[in-house]
Amino acid sequence: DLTSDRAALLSLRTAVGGRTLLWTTTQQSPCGWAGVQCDNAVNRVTALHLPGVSLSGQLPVGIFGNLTRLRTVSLRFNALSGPLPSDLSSCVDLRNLYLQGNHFSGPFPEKFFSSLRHLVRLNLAGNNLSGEISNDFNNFTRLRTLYLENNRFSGSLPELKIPNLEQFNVSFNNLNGSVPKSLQSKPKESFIGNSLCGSPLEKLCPSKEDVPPAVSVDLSRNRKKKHGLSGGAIAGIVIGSVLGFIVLVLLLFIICRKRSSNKTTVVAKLTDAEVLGEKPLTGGSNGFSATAAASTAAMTASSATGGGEACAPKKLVFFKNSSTVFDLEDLLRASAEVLGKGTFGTAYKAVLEAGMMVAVKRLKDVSVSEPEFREKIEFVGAMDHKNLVPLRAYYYSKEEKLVVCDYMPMGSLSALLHGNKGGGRTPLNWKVRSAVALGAARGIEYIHSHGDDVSHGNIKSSNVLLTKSLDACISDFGLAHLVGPPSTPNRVAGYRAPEVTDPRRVSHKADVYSFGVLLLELLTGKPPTHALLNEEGVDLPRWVQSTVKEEWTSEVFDLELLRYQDVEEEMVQLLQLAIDCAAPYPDNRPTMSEVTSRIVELRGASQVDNGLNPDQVHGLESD
Ligand SMILES: Nc1ncnc2c1ncn2[C@@H]1O[C@H](COP(=O)(O)OP(=O)(O)OP(=O)(O)O)[C@@H](O)[C@H]1O
Repeated sequence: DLTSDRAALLSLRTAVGGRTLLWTTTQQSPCGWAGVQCDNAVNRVTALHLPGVSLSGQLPVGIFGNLTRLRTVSLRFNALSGPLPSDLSSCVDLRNLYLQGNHFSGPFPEKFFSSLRHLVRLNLAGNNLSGEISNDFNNFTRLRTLYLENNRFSGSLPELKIPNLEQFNVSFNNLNGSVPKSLQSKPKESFIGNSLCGSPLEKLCPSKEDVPPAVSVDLSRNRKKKHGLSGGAIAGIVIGSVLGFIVLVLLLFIICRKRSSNKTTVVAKLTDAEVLGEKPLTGGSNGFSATAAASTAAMTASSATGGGEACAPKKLVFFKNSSTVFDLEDLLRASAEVLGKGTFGTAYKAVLEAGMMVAVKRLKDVSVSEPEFREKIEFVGAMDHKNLVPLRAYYYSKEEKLVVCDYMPMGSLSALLHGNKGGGRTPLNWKVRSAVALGAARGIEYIHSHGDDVSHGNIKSSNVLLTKSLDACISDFGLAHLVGPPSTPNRVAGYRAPEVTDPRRVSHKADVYSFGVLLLELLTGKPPTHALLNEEGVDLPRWVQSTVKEEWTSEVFDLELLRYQDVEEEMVQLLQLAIDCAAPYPDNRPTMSEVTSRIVELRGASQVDNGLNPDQVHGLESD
């Protein structure tokens, strides 16, 4: 009954921990616990969805022996090890077993094949399982999916006469022999990485009885070749080695020259300073002071040569909506710390002597001319909205281009959701997440209100920064138009709309797509570059869509969110909006103003504005 189901789940939690530790054990019924589903009619636990939640260790025997009404077990992408639990065979109703991406080892347990006769989907890929893939799989007459790739299965493949088997993969094991007839219609990729032969693989199977004579001759020739190298081969190897050596010497020469020329530039100083890293540093040895020193050098140089007539004077230029409360000298004296490296350069936090904190971005690879730079940055600097990170000033010289904006004390949404080098994840409750979604949407809507050709172009969770009161502000707006194409294009790949081929040619609709991915990230807690997605070779929107289609909507949501059952309807509505935004065809995506009104609507009239205080960021812990 439900009491023994509950006890079994608690033993699971004790044994493998992970984010099951968030379960509120004061609740008598386990049915509200994240990842646990019950069937009210029979009052039993019927599904366990705990993918990618850091479970680790062995599954002790006794857990599945009690959870006998399970139909779905999904413990994919954890760090579970040891043998597959032998009492899985008690779950005779089991339809779906997803254990891929763990460290399970050893052979299939006894009775595995005789008991689990209802299995429809079996995915054990990416473990260390061994033993043979036996004839017993034919017991699973309803099987549609059989994924066993990336394990250590050995021996030959049996004939599998399973009528509805659609998805099949045994690649990258230690299998040998020929591909049986019943599996020859499967794609070649399902078998590669083994010593298998025969169709659909290109490798023919040698057969003792009827090897045609021509083939025997070939084989013997090959064998002969192995004994010694021909003159031609020896000459090839000698020439290859000499060429390789010359290339190596040339490379070393180029690297040495580069190093010695760099030594005289400030860039070298900066690189050293950046290695010093995150600790606040004072004095001339820190990264930012080095930058500023470069700026001063540039300033001196330009005033010495009289500067260009067309160019404005080399000083910190403040935007109209900012008061001039510090100057370049103050920035020079500020203590600074590297916040991180982005596509457009390095960001620093600078603490001015008056205690004021600003973020300074040192832009690299600025590709536009000085007048164009000034015109574009002035345009961006004139923007003023509650949900945009306020720009304060900029600096332009031949050597240095700096942009100064407000420092956002709560950091980025990405750091809160996924943790960063300084700390782990911060539990964010539904109220915070939906407020962040709304704030970010309003920021983007404001940018779009400046015209059809004004888009952000780089919407992602590290560009959504939070104020002390957890208002979301969009950052990095306009920088994409100032710099050359990013040297690391993949950084935004997970957010980029499919139609965008040149990252500088962006559109409102492409921003909407990126925002959709950001919403999915907020809801699932998974970054668009999550290992689970890479393993499955899909992007976040496609993963969510396929999971929703299989009616596992609850598996999509971040476990932390599943605690708030009273807002499930709102969550599902936001999920739908996210999917609409990430539609493959730009014309099918809503506009940003439609997006904001839908978020306002789904959050309900009670939650006007953000109305949060910083303590609510820890809302989950206080529960
Ligand atoms: N104004 C700011 N206040 C606080 N942190 C900031 C500020 N601006 C940037 N950061 C943080 O500094 C780091 C580097 O930011 P940056 O914008 O340079 O790169 P990014 O967002 O990682 O990538 P990209 O350049 O593609 O936007 C990020 O972690 C970002 O969250």
